[in-house]
Amino acid sequence: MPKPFVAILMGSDSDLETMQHAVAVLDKLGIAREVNVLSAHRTPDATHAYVKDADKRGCAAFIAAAGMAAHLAGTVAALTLKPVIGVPMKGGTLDGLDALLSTVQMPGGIPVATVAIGSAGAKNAAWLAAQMLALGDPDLASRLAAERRANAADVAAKNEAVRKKFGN
Ligand SMILES: Nc1c(C(=O)O)ncn1[C@@H]1O[C@H](COP(=O)(O)O)[C@@H](O)[C@H]1O
Repeated sequence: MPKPFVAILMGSDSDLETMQHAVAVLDKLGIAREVNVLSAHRTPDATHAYVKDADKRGCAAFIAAAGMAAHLAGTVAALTLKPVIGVPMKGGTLDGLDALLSTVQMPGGIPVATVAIGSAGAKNAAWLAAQMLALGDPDLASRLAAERRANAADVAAKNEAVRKKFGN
């Protein structure tokens, strides 16, 4: 069995700064990943070849990021039965709203799990991919549970500080 990994694709290297946030989350969790610049519009044959090959090599989930006329995630979803998470990139005249709608409005039967625009979405795409992998990986599930506990402790500490400040 090949080791499962997450494939991160982005339509342009101009998306890389934002998508580094997804890479950072996967790395923190010790999840194997590949990162590629591939465009449904500019490099359609290479996109097709990569998705088919990654699928065979044990890719467990794809994260596809694109801005403006964002067709990359939908194209990837058309080529695989693995889950595809779409990340709309900020930018262009409409600042990401165009990418959000292009990514989320998929025809029935070819879903793209679409997250928020920009770096918040990039991070959540990685967390969501991690949760998908955790379905078959109890160790990873424990690491995710520990992250949730750490988040809760962090918020509780902040709440304590706010309560102190307002004397309640
Ligand atoms: N939407 C797509 C696709 C695609 O959907 O295949 N390929 C590139 N792009 C997007 O075009 C924007 C501008 O790209 P450039 O910065 O290279 O001009 C990027 O956000 C990219 O994701």
